[in-house]
Amino acid sequence: MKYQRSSALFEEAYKYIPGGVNSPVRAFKSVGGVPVFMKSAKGAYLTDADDNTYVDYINSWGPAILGHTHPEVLEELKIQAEKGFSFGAPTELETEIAKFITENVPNIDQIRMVSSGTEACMSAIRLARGFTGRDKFIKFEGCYHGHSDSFLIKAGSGAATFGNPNSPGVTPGTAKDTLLARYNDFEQVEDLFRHHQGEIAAIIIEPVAGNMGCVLPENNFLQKLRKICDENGALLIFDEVMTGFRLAFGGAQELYNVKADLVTYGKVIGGGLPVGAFAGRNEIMDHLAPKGGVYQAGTLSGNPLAMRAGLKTLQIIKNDPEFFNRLAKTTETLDLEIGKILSEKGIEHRINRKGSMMSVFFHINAVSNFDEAQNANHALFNNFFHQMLTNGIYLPPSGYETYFISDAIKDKEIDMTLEAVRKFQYS
Ligand SMILES: Cc1ncc(COP(=O)(O)O)c(CN[C@@H](CN)CCC(=O)O)c1O
Repeated sequence: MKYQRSSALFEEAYKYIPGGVNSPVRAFKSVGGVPVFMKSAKGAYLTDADDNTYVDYINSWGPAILGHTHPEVLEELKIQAEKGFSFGAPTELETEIAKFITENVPNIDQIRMVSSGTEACMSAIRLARGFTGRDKFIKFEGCYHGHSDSFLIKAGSGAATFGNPNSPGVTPGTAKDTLLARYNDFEQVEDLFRHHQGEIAAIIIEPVAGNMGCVLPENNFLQKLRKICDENGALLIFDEVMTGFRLAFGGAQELYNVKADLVTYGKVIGGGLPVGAFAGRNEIMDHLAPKGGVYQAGTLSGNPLAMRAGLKTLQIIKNDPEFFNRLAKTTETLDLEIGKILSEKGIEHRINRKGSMMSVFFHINAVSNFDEAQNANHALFNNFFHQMLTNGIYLPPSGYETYFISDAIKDKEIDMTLEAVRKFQYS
């Protein structure tokens, strides 16, 4: 692989864009080296500025679940664009996608569209606070809900104390209302409710975590969170920005048969265009402006191009009864075959997988929370990442990310991926 053009583009970008990128993870800081600049994508493949091609396991961090530039989505997007890009007024199309989602996902009556997952999650927290009249909420270490101040918090000193800012610019005043617990540690959640009785508006969780690598809920963790929220009058918020319409059509709510009070979405529901959403039952959503007092707004919320791309993507998925089984089977094959090769090489590893989400941890122990994810061998992952890249396989450039399998990954791409793993040499 040659990267001259990407290197030159990165140098130029660095002059005008902070760190040369519009989102930090793209800069390859975690894995080192120069980020690859992409210029086109089709199906399972990306093409970079030097005309190298890659099998893509990021898929725009989830949206391209059908594969890139799906012809039917592209066709409908062209037709929609001819009608106008954005009106700043209600459109029938917004009702059509809202109806489609609320009729096909359990336990949600209304949905509000926004333009990013961050907006969706920050709005869901505000709505939960407005609905309950309480200030605090619980999040889990290693879960990412976007870059709103309340989420950029790291664990405080004691298990039951509030968090500390995890970024300059986040104030202690904000941090004090965010409580932290370890993923899969129900005792810590019980402690927090005991220490902060009557103060906790909500728990927000990635029902299958993807932002510390793929980490799954264990020992009925989600069911226990549902119960403790009911016992304490707090709302359970599932952040399904990643898992929504990826794990099942009804997302993690369907897969784990756990009803959340609010659910956030993003990524897949925009088909690759900017989108986010939050949804819930009427009793809660009716508190949202302009019907209720909880304010939330957005110039491009419900943008017709994003709605058209998202609705067509969801319709294609819905009309294919084998879609999720096929994705899960592809992911299972990758898991088992990659695992076999790494074992033959004598490389300690753990592969966590759920549906079409998976990640490889170079770790001898199971990875059930962020501490254990941090203890994995990230230097070895970085080496693995670059060798896979050189061999035409584009993995997420961090050991703290899940892979996003698309329906465009077929036997040929699996074989290419396994061939690259076989070539992996480590010292
Ligand atoms: C579960 C979950 N909730 C919320 C968000 C934030 O969504 P955005 O604001 O980036 O659209 C995300 C964003 N995911 C990252 C990938 N780890 C986006 C990639 C990036 O930050 O560039 C998410 O995974």
